[in-house]
Amino acid sequence: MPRRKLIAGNWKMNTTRAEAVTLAKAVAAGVGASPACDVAVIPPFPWLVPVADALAGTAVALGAQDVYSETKGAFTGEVSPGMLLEVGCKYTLVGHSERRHVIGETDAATNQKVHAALEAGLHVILCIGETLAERERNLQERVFQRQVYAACAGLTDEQFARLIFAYEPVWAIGTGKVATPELAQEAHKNIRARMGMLYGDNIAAALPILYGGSLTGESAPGLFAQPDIDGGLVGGASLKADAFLKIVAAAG
Ligand SMILES: O=C[C@H](O)COP(=O)(O)O
Repeated sequence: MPRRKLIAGNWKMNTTRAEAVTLAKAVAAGVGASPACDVAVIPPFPWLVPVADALAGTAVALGAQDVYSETKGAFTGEVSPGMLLEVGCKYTLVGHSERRHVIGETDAATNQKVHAALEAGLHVILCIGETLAERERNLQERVFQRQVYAACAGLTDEQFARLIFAYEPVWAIGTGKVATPELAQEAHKNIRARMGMLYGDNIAAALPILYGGSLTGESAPGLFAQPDIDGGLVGGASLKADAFLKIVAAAG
């Protein structure tokens, strides 16, 4: 069965409440009732509820930028998977490079979050990708292996089937240096092959792998034409409805 593309807009720590609601409404209006791909927006935590209200009855899903690995308790500042579900999230990001490289999140913490989120019923967008220094030393394949093996450790086949991967080369995030379609395709193919070794070819063939890193309406068509690229995780270009909708159109 062909994989359905997903375009997810990660707003990161941007927008006021009013801007978030306006942006969500504009995306939903542009996407229409039955888009040719899945579409999600991922606002900052405080805007999840107003954005959920703005998206009610539309084809655009809601996601969270992070999640904690416990269900409740004395974890000041954290948000549980159940809380995200209760406010209407379908997706959560886990292991975004800014969590790994700015906040210092470990592979082990990523694995615990993946387990907790999947167990609660969320769809997890697991982010992986190499830094510029790792790419320059040709270490990207080792990095993919370390990140995906660690993040997926202990998952059942059924849990793995609810995962989405996002390949985001760190050197391409927010830099304007988008990966070429050929480079991204090679990385996605490699990641899918590794997953085939772990979970079997059928499960690996069904795994959606998004590309992220300076994606725009101009670069999206070439990237989305690649056989192993199943959509995009969009940062900067998701903050303007027109720019984001161009990327959505390229996935149709
Ligand atoms: O989550 C999104 C990615 O980090 C990509 O961000 P960007 O499109 O601003 O490069």
